[in-house]
Amino acid sequence: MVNQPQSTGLRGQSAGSTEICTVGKSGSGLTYRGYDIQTLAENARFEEVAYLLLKGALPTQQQLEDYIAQLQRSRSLPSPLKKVLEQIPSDAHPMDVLRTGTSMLGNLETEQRLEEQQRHADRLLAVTPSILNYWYRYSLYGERIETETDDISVGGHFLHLLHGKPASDLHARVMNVSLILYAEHEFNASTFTARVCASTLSDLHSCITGAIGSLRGPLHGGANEAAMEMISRWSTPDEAERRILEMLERKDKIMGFGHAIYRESDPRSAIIKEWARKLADDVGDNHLYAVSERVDEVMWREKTLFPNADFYHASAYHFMGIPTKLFTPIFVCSRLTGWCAHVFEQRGNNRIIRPSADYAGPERREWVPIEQR
Ligand SMILES: CC(=O)SCCNC(=O)CCNC(=O)[C@H](O)C(C)(C)COP(=O)(O)OP(=O)(O)OC[C@H]1O[C@@H](n2cnc3c(N)ncnc32)[C@H](O)[C@@H]1OP(=O)(O)O
Ligand SMILES: O=C([O-])CC(=O)C(=O)O
Repeated sequence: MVNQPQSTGLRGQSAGSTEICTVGKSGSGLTYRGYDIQTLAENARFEEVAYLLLKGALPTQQQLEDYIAQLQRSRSLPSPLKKVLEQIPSDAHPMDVLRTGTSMLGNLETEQRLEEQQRHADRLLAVTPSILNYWYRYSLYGERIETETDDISVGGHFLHLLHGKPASDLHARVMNVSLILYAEHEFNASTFTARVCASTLSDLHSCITGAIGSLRGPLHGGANEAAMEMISRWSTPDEAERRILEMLERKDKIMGFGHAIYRESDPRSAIIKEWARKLADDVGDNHLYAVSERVDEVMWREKTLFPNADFYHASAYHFMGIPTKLFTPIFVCSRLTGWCAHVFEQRGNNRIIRPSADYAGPERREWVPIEQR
């Protein structure tokens, strides 16, 4: 590499307009189609938020009931997809399973016309927990589970498939909040991936498959798993403090902290933190929540860095008995709504996304025949 200027990651540049979401407008705010995240997390069902994002307005009671019933009816997996899932080894990463599952579904239920986009988005929302849990239970225990349940909520349904029994009210409530918090976040890396793909007039499954690949990395959605791996190594807050200071000294990245847009705080963190605390009490946790809080304090004291949406999700999911490698896939089950809404928006006012680059390579030079190199 010759004279490569430091990468800006396109920070601070507008890459288009959107009516779906604002992030960090007043330093820490977050709204979905004008509704504040705190209000949504306190009052809404995730299915209501999905409807808002995908269809543009909050549903009436009847529309919500119809939508929930539609999602409930769309949870079954086609046999060829089950066969593909059964081939994937148990040590695969579940994000790779979702990537393959989404891609395979696109072969079986191909989007043919633009007018079908809503139907395909709703189907993806309904079926993703089935893809994940069918593979998980089959690859680990050899069970071919029934993926249709009576659960009304996506979150309750997810936990039911995972644990083989209906979720407690507390767990279903926390999942509901978590799915709302993760649903949408403007032009983040995975959503931008989906929009770039949509801008070539590609199909919805390709857009979502690409977005899953972008979300997987530890600098984005993968941070909730990385944060869990980190905090689970420490048994006391004092040990956590010592290790974090060592990591900062080595200039390691602390997963679950910092944000590309927010400057003061991530509004999702305080909400999920409170639920993590309630879950810690519920399970009688005697160290993990305290370790998390100490990491939070030290990061603020040493670096003025705050926890992002991923950090307290780690302990919250752990307290609900969710295996760490399913954390980021749950993010997918939620963010699908934001991704699809952005694909629709891109398609509604499209021009192929094709930025320029500042060339930093060598000047023009003479071709050297291979025998002279
Ligand atoms: C749902 C989500 O996707 S939220 C994000 C999840 N990702 C993570 O939690 C991974 C850890 N965090 C990070 O890597 C980063 O904070 C990102 C990727 C989220 C944002 O990256 P950037 O926009 O480049 O960060 P930003 O410009 O604010 O960084 C400022 C400084 O803080 C440092 N910094 C930022 N985050 C962290 C962190 N988590 N740990 C240690 N240092 C950090 C940067 O290295 C940089 O230092 P420098 O100026 O000496 O190079
Ligand atoms: O906005 C971002 O860059 C990352 C993020 O928090 C999200 O996608 O939820």
